[in-house]
Amino acid sequence: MKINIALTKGRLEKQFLQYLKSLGFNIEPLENKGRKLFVEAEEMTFIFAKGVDVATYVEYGICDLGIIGEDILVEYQPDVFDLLPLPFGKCRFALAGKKSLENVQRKRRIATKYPNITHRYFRQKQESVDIVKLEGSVELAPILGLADAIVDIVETGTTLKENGLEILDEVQPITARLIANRSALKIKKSSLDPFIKKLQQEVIFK
Ligand SMILES: Nc1ncnc2c1ncn2[C@@H]1O[C@H](COP(=O)(O)OP(=O)(O)OP(=O)(O)O)[C@@H](O)[C@H]1O
Ligand SMILES: O=P(O)(O)OC[C@H]1O[C@H](OP(=O)(O)OP(=O)(O)O)[C@H](O)[C@@H]1O
Repeated sequence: MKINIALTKGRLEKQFLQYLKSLGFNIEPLENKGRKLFVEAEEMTFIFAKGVDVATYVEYGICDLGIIGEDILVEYQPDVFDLLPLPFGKCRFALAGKKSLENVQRKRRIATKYPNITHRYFRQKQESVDIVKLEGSVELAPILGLADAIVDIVETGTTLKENGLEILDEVQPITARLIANRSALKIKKSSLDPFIKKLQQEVIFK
């Protein structure tokens, strides 16, 4: 049976394709796909979507497998099977801002693309904060006075540095993950297992 796999467009897509190539897969049809969002390859069908939609396609069983950032899994908690970590997409969640605003004597306002993670983080710290949801360029918020700090993804730290912000606390590490539809794991076991095992071995022995 053919496998359907949903890939997160953008950074993770590129890194996953390089990873597949390093495992000896022929990724030529994917490299030359142009603006196509759906590509039929020999043993697999690939779809390309935003991370949160990858989770939806897998949860609903439209796709058997998905490549997704752990940030999406912890923020949206979709009902999928989290199979294994992959050796790319490594970054982390951090609380960041200006040191001068770290200890303000009032309720802090925190800007983020990830309100659930932020809410859980501050609940654990037993600090009550107001959360402002943004969709991107979150680093602008403390610079322009919209927020006292941010909770966002940090990889190299360049975006923080170039905008005069620093890490105030590490929240949690993130990596790309291979997820699966729960029923597909049983129904398509014989088709999925060899592919999953191939990725798994590489993760273990890397
Ligand atoms: N700077 C980064 N370094 C490494 N991985 C990152 C970084 N930013 C995001 N990621 C990971 O890559 C995934 C996809 O991020 P990407 O920025 O390509 O898409 P996005 O978050 O949907 O943003 P956009 O709305 O710009 O498309 C994220 O879910 C996260 O796991
Ligand atoms: O530590 P760095 O290597 O600088 O990477 C971190 C940046 O990358 C992501 O943003 P992205 O480029 O996805 O843009 P966005 O702000 O529109 O989400 C993230 O939200 C940070 O802004």
